[in-house]
Amino acid sequence: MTDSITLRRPDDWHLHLRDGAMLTAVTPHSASFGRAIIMPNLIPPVVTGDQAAAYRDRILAALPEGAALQPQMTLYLTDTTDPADVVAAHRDGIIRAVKLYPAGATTNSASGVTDFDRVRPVLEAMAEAGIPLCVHGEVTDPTVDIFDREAVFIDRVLDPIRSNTPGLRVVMEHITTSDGVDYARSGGDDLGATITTHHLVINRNDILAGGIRPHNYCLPVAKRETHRLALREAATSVEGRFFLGTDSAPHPDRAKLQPCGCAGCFTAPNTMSILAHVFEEDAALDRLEAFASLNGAAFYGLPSNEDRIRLTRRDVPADYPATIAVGDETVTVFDPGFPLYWHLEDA
Ligand SMILES: NC(=O)N[C@@H](CC(=O)O)C(=O)O
Ligand SMILES: [Zn+2]
Ligand SMILES: [Zn+2]
Repeated sequence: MTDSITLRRPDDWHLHLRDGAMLTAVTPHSASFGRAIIMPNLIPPVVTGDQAAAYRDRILAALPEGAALQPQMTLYLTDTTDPADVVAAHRDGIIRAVKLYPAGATTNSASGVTDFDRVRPVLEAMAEAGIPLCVHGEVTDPTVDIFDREAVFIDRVLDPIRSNTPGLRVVMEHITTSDGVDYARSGGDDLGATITTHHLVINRNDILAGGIRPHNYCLPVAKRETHRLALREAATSVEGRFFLGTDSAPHPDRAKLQPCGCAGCFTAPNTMSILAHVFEEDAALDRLEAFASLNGAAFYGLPSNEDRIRLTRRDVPADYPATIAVGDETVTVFDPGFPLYWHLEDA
């Protein structure tokens, strides 16, 4: 049995680091990734190049000495985003991508896009400048069942945007369905898709069967088992269009354990151990590097990281904390439901 693997340093192409005390507490847990696309859904959101530059400085200040992480900033697209500011922030190396949240689709998305026609000039400028659009792909129409919102978004919103904006590079963020996998496969080199760690592990039973488990509640919500298996097949396929975006999304337990709890799984601390377990289970350990370290960089037109990390399979499970402290609050670390024998060596 393989008991040690090395890979090029992985990147996380979808990460929430938050701000303030939460930023200070969670950022070190992502320090051994190479690059990470930083989500802009702060309160208030990161909407201008100046705000993105200031946020990047706060992230860098929260990183431990010697950390590998290089934050890749994004702007939060709103109905009033100025195309010139987006293009200038990209040209000046401040941002790597722009994030589209349909208004009301997920955590802190109230300022998101309400009318896709209004952002057409921004999307056209992005296509022209080669700036990728990262998309939270769920419709917000209350008449659409929450388990169907990704598939309906693809038909009603994503496909029309892509047809109307030739050349726009799009990342389908955190896909959760076989519909997402199929649609990603229908595109060319201009279409990619991130897959989270937790959506490779849980299905909707893990949220709802045998008692409600708020720590497994995220958006898009985990779907039925056939969809999870489609994501596993895609992630382990080596196809360049699929790559890791953990969507590690910490919330204080106080905010998750509520009659109306918020969405997000905090996977930064144990992601690489979980992924090694998942890929080993699918006899695909040799494909973990493509998913976690190569495909995303290639999509973003960046070189893969030169240095490497090592994962070692030991007899004793890795000892991850169940929670981390943020001031006098706690944030629960995602529990995959199985022991993690793959240890990430000091990286
Ligand atoms: N994924 C989540 O469930 N939550 C994310 C937002 C998002 O990525 O949609 C968050 O910011 O908490
Ligand atoms: Zn999202
Ligand atoms: Zn997210």
